[in-house]
Amino acid sequence: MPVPAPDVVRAADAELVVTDLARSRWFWVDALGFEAIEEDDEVIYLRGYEEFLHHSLVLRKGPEAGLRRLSYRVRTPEDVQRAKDFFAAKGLPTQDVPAGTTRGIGEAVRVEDPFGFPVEFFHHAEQGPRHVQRYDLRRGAEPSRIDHFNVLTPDVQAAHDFYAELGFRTSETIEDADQIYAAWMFRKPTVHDIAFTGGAGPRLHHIAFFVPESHQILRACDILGSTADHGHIERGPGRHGVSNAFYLYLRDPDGHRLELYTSDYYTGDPDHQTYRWDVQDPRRRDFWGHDVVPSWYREGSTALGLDGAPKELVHPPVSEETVHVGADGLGVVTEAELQRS
Ligand SMILES: O=S(=O)(O)c1ccc(O)c(O)c1
Ligand SMILES: [Fe+2]
Repeated sequence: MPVPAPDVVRAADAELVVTDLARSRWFWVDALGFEAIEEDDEVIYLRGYEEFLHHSLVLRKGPEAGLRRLSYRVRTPEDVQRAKDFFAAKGLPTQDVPAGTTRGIGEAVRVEDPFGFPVEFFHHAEQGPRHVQRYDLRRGAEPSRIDHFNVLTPDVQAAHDFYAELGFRTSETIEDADQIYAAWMFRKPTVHDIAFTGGAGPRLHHIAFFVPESHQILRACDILGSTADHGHIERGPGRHGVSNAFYLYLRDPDGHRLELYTSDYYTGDPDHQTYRWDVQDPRRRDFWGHDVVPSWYREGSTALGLDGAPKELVHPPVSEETVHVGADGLGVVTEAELQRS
């Protein structure tokens, strides 16, 4: 008898380990404008202006930068137990997380998915102050809310199939006749809550935050340029092919990648069709055909296991970067060259 999947509502919270809390606070709060709703010498709880829950990102001080968890909200308290049963039935590690372990979050279950990612499911959450119309508080890029996770994993097909079992639907893919190179999957009625990028993993590729309009993205670039902190700008601004979103990728002081993201599209109808991009289409990752910088394909944040130890990397046999010539501005590079990079 298959164990029913939990009813996942959305990607809701994440926790990153950062090595210099003050420097991280400058980047995420002073420069980008995230709201620090609670903080002490060890941890900062951040949220966007449209968030209704306590927070959506936790920065925790630690000796080595890494991804501690990706957290999904589930619809009912019973779905937390369902999540535990679903993963336990597959022989995957699970951990009960007492209420308040993360401030503002009730009891949760933390698991390692089959690809080594630390994933948490929670229901109860404290409501934070309603700042959606506190325009007097908005600063920097005026981040609205958390939108999605993107992770690097060597077998995108396997990850896609597992999350489909978890009840995620597929909005878009990048593929060719031989394989799928990337997939975007959703529970909330937008393009994605989780995306899988082919590459050595388990590693976090990025966490994306929605901003109201493209001008907040341009303002983030101008702010970082003004303080000569333009080195934090990695890719963009630009228009994605996949998702149609306007985007900007930044790297925080530890190299954690975040995306500022706006104007993707609705996916909530029951017969929503998956849109499949050919890996050779130069507009798939940037609709204007701009190059994807190599670091965007190659770099990510170490995933930490439930024991807090960094997860061993597994490398893919072939990667999009070695297959595609054109928009990525990359000639065909050999895997050996990639391994050396
Ligand atoms: O670069 S892609 O167009 O594939 C893309 C689309 C949506 C995203 O959220 C993303 O990070 C990357
Ligand atoms: Fe993204």
